[in-house]
Amino acid sequence: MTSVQMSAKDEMVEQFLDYASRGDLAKVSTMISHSSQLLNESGRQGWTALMLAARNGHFDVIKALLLNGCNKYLANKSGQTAYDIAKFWGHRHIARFLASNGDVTLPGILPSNKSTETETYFSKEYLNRMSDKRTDSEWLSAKQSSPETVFIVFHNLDPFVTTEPEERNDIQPQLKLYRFGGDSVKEVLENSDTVVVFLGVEKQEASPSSLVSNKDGLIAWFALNTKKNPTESLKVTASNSFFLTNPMPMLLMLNEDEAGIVAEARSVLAWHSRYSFCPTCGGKTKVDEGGYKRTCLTDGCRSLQGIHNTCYPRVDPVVIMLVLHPDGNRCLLGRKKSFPQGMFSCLAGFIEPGETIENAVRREVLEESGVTIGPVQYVSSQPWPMPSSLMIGCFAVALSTDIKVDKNEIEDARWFTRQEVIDALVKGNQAVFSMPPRQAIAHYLVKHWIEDSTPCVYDWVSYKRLEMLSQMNGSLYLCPLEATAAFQNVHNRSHSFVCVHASSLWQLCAELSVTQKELGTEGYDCDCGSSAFTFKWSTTMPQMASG
Ligand SMILES: NC(=O)c1ccc[n+]([C@@H]2O[C@H](COP(=O)([O-])OP(=O)(O)OC[C@H]3O[C@@H](n4cnc5c(N)ncnc54)[C@H](O)[C@@H]3O)[C@@H](O)[C@H]2O)c1
Ligand SMILES: [Mg+2]
Ligand SMILES: [Mg+2]
Ligand SMILES: [Mg+2]
Ligand SMILES: [Zn+2]
Repeated sequence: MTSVQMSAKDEMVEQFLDYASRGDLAKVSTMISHSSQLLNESGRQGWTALMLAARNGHFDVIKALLLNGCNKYLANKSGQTAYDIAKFWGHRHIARFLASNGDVTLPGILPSNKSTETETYFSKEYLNRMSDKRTDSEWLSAKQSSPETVFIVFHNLDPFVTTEPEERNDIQPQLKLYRFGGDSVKEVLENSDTVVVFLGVEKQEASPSSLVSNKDGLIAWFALNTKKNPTESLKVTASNSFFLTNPMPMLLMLNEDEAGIVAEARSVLAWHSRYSFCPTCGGKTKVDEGGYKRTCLTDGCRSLQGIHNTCYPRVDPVVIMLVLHPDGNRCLLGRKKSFPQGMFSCLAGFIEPGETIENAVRREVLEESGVTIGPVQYVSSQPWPMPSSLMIGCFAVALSTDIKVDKNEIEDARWFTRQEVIDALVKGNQAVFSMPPRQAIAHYLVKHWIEDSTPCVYDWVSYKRLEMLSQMNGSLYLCPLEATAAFQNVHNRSHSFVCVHASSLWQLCAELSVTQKELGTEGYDCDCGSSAFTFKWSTTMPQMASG
């Protein structure tokens, strides 16, 4: 090929990219019809026509390019695909289109590489509920007298806990459920006022030896609740142990595994304490099925014919939503009078009978803030055992932006910018408002939204490389919240920090062939609750720079 031919082709590519970038659908279509090879050509920094159209929000050009067979998986020199670019620049409808059209399994407004499984506080399943055993009274009573069985005790729904300082002295002492053996709760079990609930068995692989023996090797857990304070009849050996009054916020101090156990136990026990009489006839009831049923004792009661939901524990579904501004860069948060000063949270409300999750989101947002909602996307859920809610966390995209607050329900609602939200998550009381604690799903939703979007192009490359590195290593964990904040600082040229959790620091050092000292790390309490290290980011770091 001569240099004249080269430049003629280059010129044509340049022209094509320019039309795509400016959104000139007619010119783009004409050029494709003459030379379909243009579709995947790239110019400076590896940008294709699709990427440029995605950058500038030209939906019709994108549709035409894809219809003609353009490859949407190509990445530019920064590793961004057209999807990444559309999302980054806030063209969510285009990102959604690029994600949904074809075989990419990206849900509309969810992050591309994250699983949608719940990771919220109170949601961890430490026990296998083994609901089939609830009707096996022989098995249940054998488990109740087995020496391995664990009992946790509540008094008026407050769990009995103990404080145990962690071995690592950089972490605050945590509250732990006090695990009683059968002998220590004998008297409490004999008390007729005590409600007993079978929670499940510890999750484990059944070992061959336990299968051979008569015993199944399963460690069962039961929860007890009493109205009268049972402290005197309990055998307690630990010195610092007590009933944990004031569930909010004290229950948020348990470790994640135990929070999940308390979510189950407290909800079922709260149901027993509220539904001691038959809701159908007002008669007396008895506890059945390992504490998962109350059966009416009145002959002929309608609740005894067929299956009635009045006999089983109740759950109240609540929608809680992060409302996103149509520009993609702000979110709507509100505050109730009862909130601590300066705190704003996601809007929330009970689902009403005969309502879908999506319609409840639209109705509650409209009622409380006057904002109309278009697409709704489920993100994650959280059991909230005060007493028995199921928080259903969603993203909701606003169609209107004027706010009209319903003063009966909330005190204030405002649009907050991405930067204000990052400040609230990272800087605490130096920010313009404060967030609910990390254990609340409102916090999780907001963090999820922030993590999903890196704030500036300058940092994109570094972030992508670190992300790639963390994916290559599987368990290497770079906290995205910290990374987001750190890259803001890079952008502001103040300093450049990268944060890794303590548990994965050694892996990072191995990857870079440096010692921790050479990295110059500093200990840090990450906002996500982990202890972490920061170090100065340097583009000369060998393996990262080669990405
Ligand atoms: N609003 C928030 O910012 C927020 C944030 C996090 C968690 N939550 C929790 O979400 C739940 C629901 O939020 P909300 O209070 O804003 O709901 P909401 O907006 O539906 O308003 C609450 C009112 O709904 C009525 N209601 C209807 N069904 C109810 C039921 N099953 N139980 C109790 N009241 C019922 C009551 O009159 C109550 O005062 C609450 O438990 C709250 O603690 C709220
Ligand atoms: Mg409401
Ligand atoms: Mg509400
Ligand atoms: Mg409501
Ligand atoms: Zn009845």
